[in-house]
Amino acid sequence: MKKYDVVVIGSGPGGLEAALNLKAQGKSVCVVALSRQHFGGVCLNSGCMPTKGYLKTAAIYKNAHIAGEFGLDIKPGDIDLNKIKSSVYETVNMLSEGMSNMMDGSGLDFSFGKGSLKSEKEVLVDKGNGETEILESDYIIIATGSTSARLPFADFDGTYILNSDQLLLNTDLPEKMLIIGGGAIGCEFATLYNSFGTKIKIVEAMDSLLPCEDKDVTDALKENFKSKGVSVETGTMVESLDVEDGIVKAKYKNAELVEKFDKVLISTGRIPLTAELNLDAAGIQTDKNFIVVDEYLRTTCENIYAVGDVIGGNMYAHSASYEGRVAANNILNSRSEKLDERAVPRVVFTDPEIGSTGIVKADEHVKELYVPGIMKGRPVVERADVGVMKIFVYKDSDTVAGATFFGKHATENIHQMVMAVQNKLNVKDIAATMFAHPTYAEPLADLASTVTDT
Ligand SMILES: Cc1cc2nc3c(=O)[nH]c(=O)nc-3n(C[C@H](O)[C@H](O)[C@H](O)COP(=O)(O)OP(=O)(O)OC[C@H]3O[C@@H](n4cnc5c(N)ncnc54)[C@H](O)[C@@H]3O)c2cc1C
Ligand SMILES: NC(=O)c1ccc[n+]([C@@H]2O[C@H](COP(=O)([O-])OP(=O)(O)OC[C@H]3O[C@@H](n4cnc5c(N)ncnc54)[C@H](O)[C@@H]3O)[C@@H](O)[C@H]2O)c1
Repeated sequence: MKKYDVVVIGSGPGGLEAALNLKAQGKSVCVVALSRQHFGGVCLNSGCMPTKGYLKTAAIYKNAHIAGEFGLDIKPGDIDLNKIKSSVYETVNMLSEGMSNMMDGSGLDFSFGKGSLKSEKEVLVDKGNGETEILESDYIIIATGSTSARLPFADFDGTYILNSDQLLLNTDLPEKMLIIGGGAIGCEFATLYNSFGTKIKIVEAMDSLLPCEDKDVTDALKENFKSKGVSVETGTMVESLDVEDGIVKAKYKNAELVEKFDKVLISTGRIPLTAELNLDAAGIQTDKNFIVVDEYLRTTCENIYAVGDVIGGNMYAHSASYEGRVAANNILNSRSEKLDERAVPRVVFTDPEIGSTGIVKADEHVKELYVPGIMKGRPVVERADVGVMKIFVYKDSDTVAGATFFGKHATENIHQMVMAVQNKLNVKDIAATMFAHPTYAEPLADLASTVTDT
């Protein structure tokens, strides 16, 4: 039986970051990965990277359509999803190869197969060919990530009713598509397929798209979608989906209406991959299947930590990596680092984009700085959509509590506010900062200067 200081189950951003940090500090580490193709996890293979590749294609196609507004005569051709998919996966495969090479040179050990707990200090790896391996370890980190949630009345068939993994591989451009769930995945795929000419309807159960974000931002997103022909129904649920003769019939809850679509994307959230981990072998508790951890990311078993999507909360690649670093530090320095999530960047790659961080709700402690329509020269000459820019400030100290942007480059510009929240910057320091002209960030100083002593 091989013995390690740490065994990590899962090879996504959370698991790999933890493993690399521990290895750099001299620990012997083995990562259990399903295969080399799973290095980088969902983010690299079926999440962040391919979606952003597709969205870039969509932006180029959209720009070709509006070229006339800029005095250019560019004629966009038809969409060939086969060609686009090849182009997207050419770059994803490059990243995947780079990741594989990096792992070869990392000094980490790998055990390929499905990992589960055999005891508090043993991981069983099922190699899938009847063989198993047992790894003994002082510490274990669980970083097995998540997969698409399904609706109780509709199984994924990969052709008509799809999850995001399946839609990324689709090469058949639908005329009409229903998207159930208006979170980050639903809104990004709506942006993508709308740009390609598909008629989109988004159905969201809560009373706004991206329900955790600021209402002015999500209302602006809804209006922007509508202006592009995307229909958005909030506070609505689908009751049944029936596939008949290559068409999906959707029936809405509390309504007689039955609508027909070529495809349906189900993007109603993610479920953690915990079912096959045999967590009982180490007495690890879960809550709605997510692994319960303390502020040091330790599970209910003393020597086992968990990071990334499998613990829920902020389900982002950068959160998973950060949590991987925190867990590694707590193994190295006997629980010395608490999770600090005050300034997690939350980004959605719609067109225009959304970027938020920290607190985005005014209350008795927090006030909101907002000047509707605030913009300067650059968005005007670039014919960009009018966005939303808000800063949230603690009333007692004028330190920045959070911010939210809806507009071009919002996913980049939000980092200025991430730094402000993380480092407890006073909003008056932002007002006194020189911003370059002409940029999308420059109205920030004007907005910051609207702060009053209340
Ligand atoms: C369509 C889509 C778009 C996204 N876009 C973004 C984005 O733009 N920005 C962003 O920050 N986040 C994005 N995300 C979220 C991001 O991908 C996840 O938050 C991130 O990948 C989570 O990292 P993780 O390490 O926790 O898990 P994962 O990335 O899920 O990695 C876990 C790995 O462990 C493997 N595994 C599972 N069980 C076992 C087992 N028993 N044994 C061995 N291996 C196992 C899995 O196969 C997987 O390879 C997106 C997600 C999706 C689905
Ligand atoms: N740009 C990014 O960083 C990015 C992009 C994509 C995904 N992600 C991450 O992936 C995770 C999963 O994304 P997601 O969009 O699937 O989940 P989500 O939890 O963000 O959104 C799911 C949405 O579906 C709605 N919903 C749930 N059940 C429903 C039903 N029966 N009918 C109608 N609506 C219903 C919810 O109210 C919610 O708004 C998120 O946590 C997100 O952070 C991030």
